[in-house]
Amino acid sequence: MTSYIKIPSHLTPSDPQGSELLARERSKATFDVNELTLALYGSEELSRFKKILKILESDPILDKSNIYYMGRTELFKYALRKDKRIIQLAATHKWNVDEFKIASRLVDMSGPYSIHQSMFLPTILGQGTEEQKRKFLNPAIRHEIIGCYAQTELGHGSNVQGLETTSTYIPETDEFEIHTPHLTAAKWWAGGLGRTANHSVVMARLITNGQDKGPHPFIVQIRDLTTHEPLPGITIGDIGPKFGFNTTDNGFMLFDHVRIPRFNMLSKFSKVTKGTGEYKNPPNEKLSYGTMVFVRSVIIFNAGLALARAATISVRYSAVRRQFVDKENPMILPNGQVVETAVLDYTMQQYRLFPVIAQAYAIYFTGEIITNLYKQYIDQSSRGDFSLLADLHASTSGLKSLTSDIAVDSIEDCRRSCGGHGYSNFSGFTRFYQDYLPNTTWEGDNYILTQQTARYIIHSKQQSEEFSLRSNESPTIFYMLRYLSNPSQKCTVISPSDFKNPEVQLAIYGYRAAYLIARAVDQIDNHKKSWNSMLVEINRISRAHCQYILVHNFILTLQPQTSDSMNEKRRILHNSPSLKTVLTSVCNLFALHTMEKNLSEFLESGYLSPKQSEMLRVQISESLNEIRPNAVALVDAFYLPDYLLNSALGRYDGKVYETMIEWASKEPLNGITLDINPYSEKLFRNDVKAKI
Ligand SMILES: CCCCCCCC/C=C\CCCCCCCCCCCCCC(=O)SCCNC(=O)CCNC(=O)[C@H](O)C(C)(C)COP(=O)(O)OP(=O)(O)OC[C@H]1O[C@@H](n2cnc3c(N)ncnc32)[C@H](O)[C@@H]1OP(=O)(O)O
Ligand SMILES: Cc1cc2nc3c(=O)[nH]c(=O)nc-3n(C[C@H](O)[C@H](O)[C@H](O)COP(=O)(O)OP(=O)(O)OC[C@H]3O[C@@H](n4cnc5c(N)ncnc54)[C@H](O)[C@@H]3O)c2cc1C
Repeated sequence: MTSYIKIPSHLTPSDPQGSELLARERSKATFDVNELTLALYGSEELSRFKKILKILESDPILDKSNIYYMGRTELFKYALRKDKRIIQLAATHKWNVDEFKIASRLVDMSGPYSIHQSMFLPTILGQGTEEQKRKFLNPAIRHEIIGCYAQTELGHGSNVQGLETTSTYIPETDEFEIHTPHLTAAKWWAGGLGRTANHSVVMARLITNGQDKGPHPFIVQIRDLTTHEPLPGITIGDIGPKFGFNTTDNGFMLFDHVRIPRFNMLSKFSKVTKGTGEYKNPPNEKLSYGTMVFVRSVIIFNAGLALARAATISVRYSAVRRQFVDKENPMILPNGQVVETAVLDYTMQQYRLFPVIAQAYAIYFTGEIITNLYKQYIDQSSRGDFSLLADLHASTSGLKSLTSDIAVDSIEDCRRSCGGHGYSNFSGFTRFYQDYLPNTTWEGDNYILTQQTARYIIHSKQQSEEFSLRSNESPTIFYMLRYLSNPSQKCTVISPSDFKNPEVQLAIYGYRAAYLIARAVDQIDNHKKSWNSMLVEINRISRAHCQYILVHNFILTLQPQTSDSMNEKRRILHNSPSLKTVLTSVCNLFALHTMEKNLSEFLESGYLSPKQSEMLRVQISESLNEIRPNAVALVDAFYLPDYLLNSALGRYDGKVYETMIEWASKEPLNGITLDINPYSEKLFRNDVKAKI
């Protein structure tokens, strides 16, 4: 890349150098970073990760050095090139799906093919018959056809039952006719639709024999495979500039009585019979919503990675950035020189950043558990057993909502913790934050999804017989019986360190969730409160329940397990006392900081007293002290390479200032000739001049 300004090469940052500061931090760690990285990823995934990183870093098409200076059209073209390149590399190196996912994660840019991979393929895989998979899935895996997922409409997104696009069965020709009856039925937002896709999953109301069977998925070819023009009867366009996600062409689409073969209705679960139009019900009505459950589970896992990334940038930068001299405890170099204090040493900065490290670990572990639960569901459902679905839907909905909310808030907190440089694109936060933001909206708006979780729990509580039955089976609501059976219990904490006891933490979280649930049920059942009037409480229930799950899963991960049930990752963790010690501090911080942020609910239930809440704060401060020497090592353990971070502030080597000035010198604005004379007319075109 061209440098437009020559920077005098003899200048270096004042001592101590960033690399020296980070090296000092790393030397303070009480555990082996490589060991923790292995415990997070496992040796197989880590070696794949390293192998793929090497390939991507050295590929000129996947070079990221230019992207901070690009406008939308240029960025979109770059994203298309990089999407194509990953597919070519996947073919050359024979990557499997997991390796493909690692590459996409490292290249880190949504693109025109992203929804093809994240929604189009999984929908056919999850909802298509074997014959349909042969016809659509195989060419789609080879990227011979490119698809998108068109569910949301201009007038409806959250309310899937309210979708207006129709798909009417025509027995005479054995076809469906897809139609957009109103402007509000225009498909809107589908990623990849605007300029790229030639096929789409279209969610449309199935009408057969005059009966409306509600939304179902159909495969529709939307563009000509040779000319790439929209097919007759179909109008398509890009929806225009967005808050972020501008590397993807989100599109709109209108249908004017477009015919598709009956074969194109994805029919693994429900079918329409040839000629008679008879409708065969699915074994569970909501199976056509299956892709959403899958993507929500991925969003939970991704929230952990997003937090790890934000924490890595801000913690490393805070170790390098120095402001003021802390007179009571000055930073002294080995040569005796007193220098400004690293901002990471200010307790306020620690209080802002260390909980983000803790959130990243907590959500990472729950993400793994949910991914496994999803796999278990897929396994069982392939044998016709859908019993896990209701619980999986409830927990993925609430956790998707909670974890993406946490991530969005914390990414912004981390950005702000980097001061002015956090506002520069070179921080690595700008596009990262903008592109992360829609996770709170897509795949179900976060407020709407909490209603799904709370309703499942409230129903369970209302049908108490079924509740006790379900609570034995359900991995997510078993705690409630224990606390509901004895509502006058009190928290046993008598000194701050008692808060470190996992049993105490679980009891506090469990009691608060159970209390909120019981109160809401009382309002609904005995005071006849409407659902709408209870929405704020309902949101609280889902959050309380999901916070319980996060704390519970973190504690579970750290508890000794029988060696049989342990995989390689857990074995590494459990065989290393130093890892367990540091992660226990992280787990405590997560549990206690989250408690403090929601303190009013814990106090209100009467379980925790104001005196205990004072002790809670003392213990949080103690946990921050425990984490301080390990802060940089804890983020290093996430193993997020510079190639992914693309951040001047979060570089592994700490060369923050050298990179800032080098990247600034490449700003193209520095290279253009400008006429700054306010009276010059050169700026105006002749046609404009004629009008003034
Ligand atoms: C080698 C190379 C090959 C390449 C291979 C590449 C591989 C890469 C593979 C994977 C990569 C994955 C990467 C993923 C990345 C993630 C990025 C994501 C990008 C996402 C982009 C965005 C896309 C979208 O946004 S699509 C649109 C999403 N829209 C929504 O989410 C709408 C939200 N609304 C709803 O879901 C529903 O309307 C509702 C749930 C709010 C309400 O539904 P409803 O009205 O129909 O129902 P009720 O509330 O009345 O409930 C009735 C009953 O049903 C239960 N229910 C509801 N939903 C579900 C469900 N989904 N599952 C199960 N059960 C459900 C509900 O609980 C009720 O139950 P009762 O018992 O109470 O009756
Ligand atoms: C970047 C991006 C990419 C997307 N990609 C795709 C895609 O590929 N395919 C696709 O089909 N869709 C896609 N979407 C659409 C997305 O799934 C929807 O925007 C999302 O589901 C929210 O629906 P909505 O826009 O209708 O919001 P609305 O439901 O209109 O929400 C507006 C507000 O009303 C509130 N609200 C609505 N109903 C209730 C209620 N019952 N109770 C309480 N509050 C309520 C919500 O909380 C929200 O605050 C994408 C969206 C974005 C932003």
